[in-house]
Amino acid sequence: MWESPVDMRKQIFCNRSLNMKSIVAVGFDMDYTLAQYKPDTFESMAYAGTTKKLVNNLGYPKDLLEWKFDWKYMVRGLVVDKKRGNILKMDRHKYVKVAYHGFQRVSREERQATYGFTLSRDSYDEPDYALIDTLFSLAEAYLFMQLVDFRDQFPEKIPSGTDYAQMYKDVRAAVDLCHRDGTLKQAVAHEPSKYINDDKQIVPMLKMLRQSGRLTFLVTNSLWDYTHVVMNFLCGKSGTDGGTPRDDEWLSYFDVVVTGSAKPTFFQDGNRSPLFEVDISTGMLQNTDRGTPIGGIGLNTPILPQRAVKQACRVFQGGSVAHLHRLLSIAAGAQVLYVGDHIYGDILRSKKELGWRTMLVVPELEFELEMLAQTFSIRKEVSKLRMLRDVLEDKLQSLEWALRFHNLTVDEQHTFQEKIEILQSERDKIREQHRQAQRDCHHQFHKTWGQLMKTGYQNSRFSHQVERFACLYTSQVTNLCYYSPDKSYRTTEDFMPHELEGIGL
Ligand SMILES: Nc1nc2c(ncn2[C@@H]2O[C@H](COP(=O)(O)O)[C@@H](O)[C@H]2O)c(=O)[nH]1
Ligand SMILES: [Mg+2]
Repeated sequence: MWESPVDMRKQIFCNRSLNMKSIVAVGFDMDYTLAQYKPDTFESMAYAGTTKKLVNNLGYPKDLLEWKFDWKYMVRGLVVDKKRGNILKMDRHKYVKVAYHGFQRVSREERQATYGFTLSRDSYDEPDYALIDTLFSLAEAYLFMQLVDFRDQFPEKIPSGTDYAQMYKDVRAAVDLCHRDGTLKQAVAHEPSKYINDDKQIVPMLKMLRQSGRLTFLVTNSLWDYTHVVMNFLCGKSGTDGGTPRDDEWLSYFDVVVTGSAKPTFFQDGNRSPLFEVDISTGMLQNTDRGTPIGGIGLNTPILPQRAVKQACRVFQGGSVAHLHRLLSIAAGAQVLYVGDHIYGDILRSKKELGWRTMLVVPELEFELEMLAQTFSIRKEVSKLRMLRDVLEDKLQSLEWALRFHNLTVDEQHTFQEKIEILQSERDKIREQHRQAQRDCHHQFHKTWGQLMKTGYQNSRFSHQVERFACLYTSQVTNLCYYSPDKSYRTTEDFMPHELEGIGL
């Protein structure tokens, strides 16, 4: 039975109410959703593969091969300023609150001059900026910042004519190649347990959803051969490494599997990508017409839809969401819940364009929740200091106004001036205490970037996106096991600032 209350770190949080009873099909992304990669091994391997390609293929010096990767340094939600070689953390209004050039902190004055006091507001999007919005991007952001520092120190060692933006392009191209040429996937296939967390609850979770009558599907950008490796590791009998033969048992937990889906284009209206059926015994692709197999020339290929015959999971490559809806007989987008890790690739388009309900997996949330509990008193203190600072500022401004515009006697002017000076020094003291306490608090979450979901005391750009696009969010996909598959998830009450007055929040 399901425990209540659920351990805080395993809870599913709700931005938009969702009654699971109206969900007909539950879909999953694979990489970083069902398969949680171990950043210390997987991202380190991506980092090493990328540096090798920069040296061997793109003319960067051998020094790079000596560099080390700190996999804890970068966090999701940061934005790379490709032209300036900076990395930024911003709040939900897109105000840049923390900036680093390489690994050097940019001073407040410089940050405001560059990003604050400009005539037009920047959107901080591609092509000049890159969002670090998946855990796959942490290594490339780190390497880019190392290159920025290196170029500043030894410009002669960088291939001539390479500015920061070109360096970013080179890093991106090298990372991309690592994902495509087998650098990463062959190593994972050889020893999945070294790179992927073994989550024993995935199978029970899928079984529970299917028992509840839900259809289940997988839509991943990974191709069939790799998907088969990873899913075998996560759901197979063996659950082990390389040498163990793979079997098809994991497919029995899904109705449809779409590999090589090319999300987010997969979700786009009018996407005409052809759908191929994967012959799982050979990995060969077979043409289909909206999921119905098409007979090859001169071959005796069955042309009846396989679903007409009692058929277990079918595996496809490519296609579009229209194909998926047809295969699952989905009548309305709101009948689908899709669980993914990538705000842009998995969540934003599927929700905006199709009305799918969404759940975002945020593994960082577990630590964030632990820290929220640990920093409870310091956060209360920060909030008290902020209120006190605001009260002092109001008093001060009122006295300053009076001194300038009221007809005061000379004695009164003296008294007001004295009061102002006392208040000013008190306000400065409190302001500094507030800044320091806030800094200390953030520092406990992450020594460079602070709390993932906050920038200063405002929601960070990342948490703002989570709030806007994910109906539900949670630390691990298998947290679904802790709730009934018929649960009605409800949001907490909304509060406008005026409603918070007087209730001590
Ligand atoms: N060619 C590239 N592939 C990439 C890159 N970053 C990640 N990936 C691959 O995408 C899929 C993600 O699958 P999903 O299950 O989350 O949809 C996986 O195969 C990654 O290796 C990249 O920069 N270039
Ligand atoms: Mg993913």
